[in-house]
Amino acid sequence: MAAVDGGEVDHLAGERATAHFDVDAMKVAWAGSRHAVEVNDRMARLVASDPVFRKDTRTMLSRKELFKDTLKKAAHAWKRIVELRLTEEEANLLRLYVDQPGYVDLHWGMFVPAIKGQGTEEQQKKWVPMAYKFQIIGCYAQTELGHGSNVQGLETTATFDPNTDEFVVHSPTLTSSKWWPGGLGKASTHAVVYARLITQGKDYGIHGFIVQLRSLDDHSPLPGITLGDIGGKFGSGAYNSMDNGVLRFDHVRIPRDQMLMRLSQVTREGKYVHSDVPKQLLYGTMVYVRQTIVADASKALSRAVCIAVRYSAIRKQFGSQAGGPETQVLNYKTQQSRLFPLLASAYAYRFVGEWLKWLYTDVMQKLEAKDYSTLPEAHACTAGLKSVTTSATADAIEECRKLCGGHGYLNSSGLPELFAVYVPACTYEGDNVVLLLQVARFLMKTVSQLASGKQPVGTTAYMGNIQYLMQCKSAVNTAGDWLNPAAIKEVFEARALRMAVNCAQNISKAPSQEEGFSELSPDLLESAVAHVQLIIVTKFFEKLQQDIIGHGVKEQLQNLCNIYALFLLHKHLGDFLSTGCITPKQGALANEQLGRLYAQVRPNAVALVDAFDYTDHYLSSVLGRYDGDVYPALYAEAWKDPLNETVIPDGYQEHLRPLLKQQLKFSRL
Ligand SMILES: CCCCCCCCCCCCCCCC(=O)SCCNC(=O)CCNC(=O)[C@H](O)C(C)(C)COP(=O)(O)OP(=O)(O)OC[C@H]1O[C@@H](n2cnc3c(N)ncnc32)[C@H](O)[C@@H]1OP(=O)(O)O
Ligand SMILES: Cc1cc2nc3c(=O)[nH]c(=O)nc-3n(C[C@H](O)[C@H](O)[C@H](O)COP(=O)(O)OP(=O)(O)OC[C@H]3O[C@@H](n4cnc5c(N)ncnc54)[C@H](O)[C@@H]3O)c2cc1C
Repeated sequence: MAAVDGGEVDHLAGERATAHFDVDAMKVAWAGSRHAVEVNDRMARLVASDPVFRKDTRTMLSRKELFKDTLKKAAHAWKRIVELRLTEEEANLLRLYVDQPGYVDLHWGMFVPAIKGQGTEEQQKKWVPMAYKFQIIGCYAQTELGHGSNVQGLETTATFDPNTDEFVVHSPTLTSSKWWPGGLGKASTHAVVYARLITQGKDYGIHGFIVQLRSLDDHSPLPGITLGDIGGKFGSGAYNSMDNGVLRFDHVRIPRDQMLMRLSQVTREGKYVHSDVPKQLLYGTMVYVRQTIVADASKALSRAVCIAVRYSAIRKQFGSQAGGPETQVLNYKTQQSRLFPLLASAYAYRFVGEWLKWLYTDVMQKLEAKDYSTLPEAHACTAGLKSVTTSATADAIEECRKLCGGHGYLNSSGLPELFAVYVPACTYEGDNVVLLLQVARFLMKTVSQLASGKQPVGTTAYMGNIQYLMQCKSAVNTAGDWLNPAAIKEVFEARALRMAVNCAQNISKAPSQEEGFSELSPDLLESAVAHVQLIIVTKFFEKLQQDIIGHGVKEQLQNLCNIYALFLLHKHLGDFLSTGCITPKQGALANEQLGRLYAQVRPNAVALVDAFDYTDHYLSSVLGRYDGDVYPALYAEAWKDPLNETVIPDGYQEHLRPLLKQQLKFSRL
């Protein structure tokens, strides 16, 4: 550890030398394949080397300047994508590394998927090519001023007029104004609008419609349409690059064929026809996006952790007795116990995100073959994982800020902006509490079906083992026993099942199922979290069963997996004890084992964040620099602040000088 205790600006080189594994092989494990490493690296460097994509002064821009800068970057990114003939995979990565939220996120992330998922083949043929060439820009206009979570409560209407073969889209109340859609405020020309379909005097509930909002000639709003931006949001810079918008319709007419008609249709005569697919497919775009948000969670978390680990290896405080070297803060056990579980979580979310992508693809293939049986599980998994990973990531970014002490609070650390950009992920695409209640509903249904002998499958298959899991007792005897995956899995399964069964039993005592569910909802949330954490732990173990190549890589991942699981066990000890899954002694042994695991991670910590393979441009943090040369960078960054453009500040003559020169004295002085 001599190099670790160095003190030179190349300190991180010493840290890298202590790693016990092949970092390049870990990059492959993290990215998913050698090809993924290569293409990520190429796109990240392409962005980093292009001056248009600079973002070091972003937090100093006014809202208007920031928005214009976002338009410039989006247009430039598109130009590069076309010039270089990038593939879809490369283009997506290029946009990711540009790292500035903007209308393109919603255009590619929701507008195009909504048309692909809910439009007929004919509609896709008409609209998708225009969207792919950016001849139109689209957004996803679902949420209204009065309702976001309760989608069935939306008020915008689309009333069919058989005389003209058109729908009349209208906002009947103030609360029916569309409110929040990203890209709507200033950029979009079109939207997929969710509205109540009314035909032949009957309200058929929410359906999607493609509506043109702005002229393709001069970008002015079309007749009957009022729209704009909803105003500044949390944090400087950050998500303010996005034009979240407001939109009202005053009897706007659209052709009948702009209703997205894959799931249900309205005929020329105005007859409503629903095909034999489940109604829930209307929510398909949300399932798709939630799945991508889980992958984003590992990105955001790994960024924050990379910054905090590198800086903690550079930062020194205390410990210099008799003039000796001070201690790197990364060597403090408290720093390790706060930071290493977050490092482990970043890997855990990466792998569960990979699995969720697979699940989503599998479900889509089944849907194509008209097999809808896995849809409820896809909904529960995407909703639950979106909720758990985004909540934990938002908390973790803030924890990383604190782990960086005072300097973490500077914009130049990159952490305040990352937090401000990331934290709405707990709300958008489904409030995290509302989504966990969906998971709980799925769990209660699964538990109630156990009595009828129906064998649960997929991520609830463990519930089929109810006889054993309701009464088993953990056999852990020593701290080392907690390294056995079977021991960990058993207690996580028992905890999740017992919590779900407890809830189901308590609900059954209520006057009605609905009342019981409402009364028990705080417990149901915890039960849902336990189930989702089990999924994450299980998928990490399954990842370890795969062919993992490279010196020492598997061992590091095993340590991280154990840290992730035992950290959760420690954090939720109350659950494990109150359900009788473990004894207090076993809980203490888990904590003891955690401490040992942290010690094993310590010499590998910097290399483990290097394996994320982030450029300094993407990290945009003086604290997280690859070379660890933090102090000169911090110092230089301060002088870039507009406040330092002049030695004497604006306002001195009007407000400071008169104050300092004042003749008036308080009478009592
Ligand atoms: C470093 C990186 C940083 C990155 C950082 C920058 C990124 C930059 C890009 C950001 C991009 C942001 C983009 C935000 C974009 C929006 O936020 S778009 C708006 C999203 N809105 C929502 O998510 C609303 C949330 N609400 C809902 O999803 C639903 O309405 C609810 C809560 C599920 C309730 O649905 P409901 O139909 O009223 O009620 P419910 O009776 O509960 O459900 C009926 C049945 O449908 C089922 N069901 C419900 N939902 C579904 C579903 N989705 N699928 C299948 N079945 C379902 C239920 O399970 C139930 O089934 P059964 O039990 O009857 O069998
Ligand atoms: C940055 C950002 C971008 C967005 N982008 C888009 C977009 O592009 N398109 C779009 O259509 N929308 C967008 N949205 C809207 C977003 O999807 C909604 O804000 C989100 O779904 C939450 O709905 P809400 O605002 O109605 O919250 P509410 O439901 O009003 O939540 C308020 C509180 O009530 C609680 N609550 C609500 N219902 C229940 C319940 N049944 N049980 C218990 N507690 C409950 C919630 O937990 C929360 O604490 C965006 C939002 C943000 C913040």
